[in-house]
Amino acid sequence: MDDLGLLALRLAVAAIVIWVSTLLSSFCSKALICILDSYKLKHIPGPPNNSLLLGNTAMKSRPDRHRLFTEWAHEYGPVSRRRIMFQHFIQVTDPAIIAEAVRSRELDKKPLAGGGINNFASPKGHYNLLSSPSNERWKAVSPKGNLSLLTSPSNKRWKAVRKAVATAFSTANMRAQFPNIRTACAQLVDVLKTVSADDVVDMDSALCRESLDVIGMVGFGQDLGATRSLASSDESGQAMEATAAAMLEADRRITDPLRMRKFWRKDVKEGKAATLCFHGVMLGLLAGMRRERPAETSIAAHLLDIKDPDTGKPLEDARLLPEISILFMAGFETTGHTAAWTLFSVSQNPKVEAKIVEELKSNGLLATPEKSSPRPIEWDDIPKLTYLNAVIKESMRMYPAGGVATFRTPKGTKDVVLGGGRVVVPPGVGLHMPITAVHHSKDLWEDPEDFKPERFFEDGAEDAKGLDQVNGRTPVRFMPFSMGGRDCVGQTLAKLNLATTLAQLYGNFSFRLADEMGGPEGVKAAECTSITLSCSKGMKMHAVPRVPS
Ligand code: HEM
Repeated sequence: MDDLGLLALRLAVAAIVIWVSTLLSSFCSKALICILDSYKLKHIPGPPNNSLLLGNTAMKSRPDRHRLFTEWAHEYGPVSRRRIMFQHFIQVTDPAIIAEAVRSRELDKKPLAGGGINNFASPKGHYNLLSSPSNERWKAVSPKGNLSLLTSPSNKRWKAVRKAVATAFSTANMRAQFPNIRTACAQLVDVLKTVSADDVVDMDSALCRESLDVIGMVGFGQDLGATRSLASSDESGQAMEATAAAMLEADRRITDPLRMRKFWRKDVKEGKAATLCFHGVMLGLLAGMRRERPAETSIAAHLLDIKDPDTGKPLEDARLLPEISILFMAGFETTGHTAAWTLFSVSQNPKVEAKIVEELKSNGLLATPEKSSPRPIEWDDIPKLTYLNAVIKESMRMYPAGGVATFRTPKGTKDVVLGGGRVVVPPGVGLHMPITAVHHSKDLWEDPEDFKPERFFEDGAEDAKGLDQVNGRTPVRFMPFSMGGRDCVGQTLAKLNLATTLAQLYGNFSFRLADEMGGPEGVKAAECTSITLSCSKGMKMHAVPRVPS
């Protein structure tokens, strides 16, 4: 070997040594912090580790992990702990501590799922409304899913985006956009009218499509055609396929942080392609917004008016894209699955369906032999449908689509004390407040596994009774949209869409669970938490017309 070769070899060996020692020192410092945290949290009960190194990491791949959090709450109480590799979590299901935590200025949203979510939302992997912490400079996520140093103060931008989007979802804007919601729902009714009662329809997929179209129309003034493509297999359906496939890929990246490194695998390549296709659909929407200014009441108009706090100029395309994408991601499956869980729950409770029918009939919204198409639903009808609204609440209690949210972590370097010392969260430790476990708590709800919409007619039905007030408010036990400054910004649209869609569906059809679902046991066994809670078999049903044609 000549001198040059020898030098190259030495340099290569030195690079490897530096790389390995950097890895080792990072591993050792993480392990040390983890051991210290273990010591600090040792008094908190929790499930035994599945393995010394990995802790309880195995739970991440369990599709029923929402149920697991509930079981842990029953077994270890309202405050428990677990470890995912080097990361400790404190699980809290006590409503008073949750109420304090979600409003605490010392805690911030934990950017847990950053890589998967951020790379789903844009090719540059920028933070967005859902994934960004509110108050802190944090680390930005590079396109490859690696953590790299922060490039801009995302906190200021988060505040500007949240304010604009919250205004877009105001009641006044939703009222102005109501005809669009009704049109998207009516498209679904029309599609179902073309199907025979003997045919099986995946109502979960159909309702996700409808929710996607609602966001497209209400938010961006564009019909993405996801619902229509159920009837005609035209290309417009690609919006739905692209969004669903990209979300699946995001979930896979969240559960497997090393996924992006497995570039040789076919499913990883397909996932990347799906994400690219989704970005293409979103870029198409963005181009449309730039070409022609959408209605002032739309989300798009509000996004275009945001001034970047760093530059004082409107947000660039690279910053708008993740915000647009995240609205679809956060809004379409959550709403679609919730509607599908409602159809399932009602199909198992004929008395509940009879009461919905009665309510729709008394409001002129039911198909009858005399009038086979009921009158179109109006904005003023929504608050009158009190029973249907209680049914929707009860299905969100039993099947909260975002049921594995909410996470926080100390934003500073000091321990955060909650509940008068009942919980002490050390810096770096995650505080997890799983909504499903709160909604299924035997301490908070009578017969939590029974579907009883009537419970929402009781006085203070949403309150956690018997608990002391926190900051002058009674803590709540019903929180499908989370709480505090990081609650669901799109909940007005979600509630409106659910009530409008379900009223129009039940006004025209009754829904029966298809045999292939294996009855309620089959549905329960297939409950699946990926980013949202759904049934892994879809929700195959027969749509039986109220008035046979
Ligand atoms: C039934 C339907 C829905 C449910 C159950 C739901 C639930 C939730 C929950 C639990 C969170 C908190 C997540 C967390 O803590 O990480 C959240 C946040 C969010 N939701 Fe929804 N959501 C629904 C519909 C929608 C819709 C229709 C949109 C918009 C089109 C939307 C947009 C968002 C956004 C942008 C956030 C992040 C807000 C922030 O962090 O500031 N959601 N949602």
